[in-house]
Amino acid sequence: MSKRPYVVASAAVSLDGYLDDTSDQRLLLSNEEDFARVDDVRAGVDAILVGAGTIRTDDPRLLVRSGGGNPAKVTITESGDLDPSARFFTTGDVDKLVYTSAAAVPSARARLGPVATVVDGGDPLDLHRVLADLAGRGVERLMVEGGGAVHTLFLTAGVVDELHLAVAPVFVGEAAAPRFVGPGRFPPGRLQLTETRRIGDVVFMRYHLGQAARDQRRLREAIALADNCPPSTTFRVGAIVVDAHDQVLATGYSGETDPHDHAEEVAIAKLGPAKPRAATIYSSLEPCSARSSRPVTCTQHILDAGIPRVVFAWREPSVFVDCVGAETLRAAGREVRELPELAELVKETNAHLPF
Ligand SMILES: NC(=O)C1=CN([C@@H]2O[C@H](COP(=O)(O)OP(=O)(O)OC[C@H]3O[C@@H](n4cnc5c(N)ncnc54)[C@H](OP(=O)(O)O)[C@@H]3O)[C@@H](O)[C@H]2O)C=CC1
Ligand SMILES: Nc1c(N[C@@H]2O[C@H](COP(=O)(O)O)[C@@H](O)[C@H]2O)[nH]c(=O)[nH]c1=O
Repeated sequence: MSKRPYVVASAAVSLDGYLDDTSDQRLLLSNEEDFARVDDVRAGVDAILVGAGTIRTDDPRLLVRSGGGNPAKVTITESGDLDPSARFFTTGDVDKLVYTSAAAVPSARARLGPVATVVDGGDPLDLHRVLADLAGRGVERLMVEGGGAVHTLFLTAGVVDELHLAVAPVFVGEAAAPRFVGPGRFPPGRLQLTETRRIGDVVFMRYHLGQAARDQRRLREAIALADNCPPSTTFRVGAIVVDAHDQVLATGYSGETDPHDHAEEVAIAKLGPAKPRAATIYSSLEPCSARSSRPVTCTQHILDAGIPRVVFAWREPSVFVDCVGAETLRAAGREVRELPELAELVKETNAHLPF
């Protein structure tokens, strides 16, 4: 499967599941504080995508209001029928990418060529091709802000990693108003709810889907494993190795059998000579790349074991050494995912260290 960005889908909905009403005015479902939250999410991504329908209806700017750098702007359109004077194109000194179906490329280039890069998205437009193209342009995190057709497309294609929903305390009650999603074959089963937050009169909900949900769950387990570590003057770390089907192959924690043990080293040793293809190692801390306790670093153990995927929560702070585990693994072609939102949990287990 080709590489794609990590996708965060974000929407504000009414109590009855609408994104907007049918009036000419854009319906503000978020409150000020919630718009600030959305702004933070925008600031943390490489690109924001909305459908052509949202550009025509809302005329959004899609900029980060709090200042700093703006992400690129992206849209998809089957027709290519977009107005070059829309604020999507006229605001923000950032790349504007328009993905359209092959047949519409010439007319879209003629209309939008001066204000955007028009990209052939296939015939008909192929979402996986669009996402692979974005990844090729350096987009690692993509925020999808709607509208309903686009949320339906992304969710039914199974390419959403996180879903952010803000529920506003209003009813819309108009059958012709746009819904959050239309009918379709959505990811089966229950999504993993990873956060709920009251934001004034709005309720914010965050879900993880698919591999992102499994990563959240396993990394939390690895973090909890570190509670077993004996008292220590160094890092207390937990690690879990799973196979391609998310079955646990081995676990480890710092000091499990000897005070010098590192968590990843213990877990990998339990694998024996087997080189599990398509395995993932979860570690609460970035794998070490320099150590004084033993000659082989955990980064090297991971490379030697042929583990292709590494997920960790906390970048090693420079308490003992300057760690370059993540960079080294990436440079060696391993997939490395960092979930910094779980780092606070790891810090709690390591409160004995002066970081
Ligand atoms: N509350 C909230 O958080 C948000 C609310 N909204 C609201 O949502 C509404 C707009 O939603 P909606 O009308 O569903 O429009 P969308 O923004 O979802 O855009 C739909 C358009 O995207 C293009 N498109 C969709 N699927 C494909 C595909 N497979 N291939 C190529 N192009 C595709 C088409 O463009 P084309 O027609 O050019 O071919 C289609 O008409 C507005 O009322 C807006 O206010 C929007 C975002 C967030
Ligand atoms: N109405 C609404 C949202 N609408 C989204 O915000 C876009 C407007 O962006 P900008 O012009 O940059 O502020 C709009 O086109 C749509 O994608 N988002 C939310 O979180 N909450 C809301 O209530």
